[in-house]
Amino acid sequence: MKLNFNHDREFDIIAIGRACIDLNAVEYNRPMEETMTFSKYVGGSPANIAIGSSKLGLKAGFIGKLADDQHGRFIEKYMREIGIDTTNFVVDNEGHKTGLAFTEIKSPEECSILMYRQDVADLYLDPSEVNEEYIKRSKILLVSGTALSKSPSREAMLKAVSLAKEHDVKVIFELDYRPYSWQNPEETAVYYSLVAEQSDVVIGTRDEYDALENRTSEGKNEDTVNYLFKHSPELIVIKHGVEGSYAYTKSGEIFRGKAYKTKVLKTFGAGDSYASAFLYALISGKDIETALKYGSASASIVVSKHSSSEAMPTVEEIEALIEKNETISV
Ligand SMILES: Nc1ncnc2c1ncn2[C@@H]1O[C@H](COP(=O)(O)OP(=O)(O)O)[C@@H](O)[C@H]1O
Ligand SMILES: O=C(O)C[C@@H](O)[C@H](O)C(=O)COP(=O)(O)O
Repeated sequence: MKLNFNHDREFDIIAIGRACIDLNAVEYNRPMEETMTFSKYVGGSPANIAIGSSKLGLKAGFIGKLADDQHGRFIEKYMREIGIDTTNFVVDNEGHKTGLAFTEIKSPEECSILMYRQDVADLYLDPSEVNEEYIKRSKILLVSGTALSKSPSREAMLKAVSLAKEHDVKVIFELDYRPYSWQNPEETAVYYSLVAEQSDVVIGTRDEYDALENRTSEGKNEDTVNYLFKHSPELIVIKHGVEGSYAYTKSGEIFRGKAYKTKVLKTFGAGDSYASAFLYALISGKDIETALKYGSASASIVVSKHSSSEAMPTVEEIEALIEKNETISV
């Protein structure tokens, strides 16, 4: 099965949600308490996905709210210079700050993120700042789950989803679940299921689908797809870390993508690089099995590097890794 996009659209992908700062530990293999220096990168899951898409040659745009400060200006400039259309960034004029993510790399298996996200500008995106004319110029609207965690950003997302549906723009929902952004699991499940049920494609880890279904123990992929296929989704991707990922189609096909062997430096960034290359492949007309390979190869490259955004690979790097065919059998 292949996904059909509106090929007359100027943008391949418009992402909506947060564009923030990652501060990644320079001295790794040690706890944060002992880390003295950090490198600055653009971060935030949807921004990373837009950057990854742009590096792969897609025409990407972004809708979001930036702080009126040095970090906000750094983010806008970085994204613009990488080729992303930044005209639909709104600058906050109420003193809200840029979200920061400090990353700790204790070992390749033990990484964590310390987020500073109190009163961050991105969650103040207002529905009135979501432009219908802009959304209808794209093949895809990429919605990040964290942007649903608070109003007014939550309503801005719901408006964007409804405009996308009205104008035949495919809605891709990246669950991007960050527990600390939410009041409680019931709230998450309400908004996650609301948007997932309206999306064309849903991408997330098994844990994230458990949050969507408000489960306390691990659910079964079969139950998840049976539920979501009663609604709009035509393609559901469920990721299982190093064990790889599965894609399910509404017509009943199941595909497995295996992870590629690599020298892992840190595990974060995998999901965003996976999403950008998976979507690149689908937009380029490749079949789902091939798209899983692109996503997995891209993730494998990014986990071997220091950042999530700057490290996003080129098509050539991804294809070279797929060609080597050194997958992980778990
Ligand atoms: N240690 C690893 N080595 C190689 N590839 C990996 C590794 N961990 C994850 N990946 C790849 O990244 C994809 C996404 O990772 P996962 O951890 O499931 O998502 P997320 O980063 O969103 O939590 C996986 O499906 C796999 O292809
Ligand atoms: O999404 C964020 O706000 C932080 C990211 O920029 C960070 O690089 C990260 O956590 C990415 O992880 P992923 O979700 O595993 O791709």
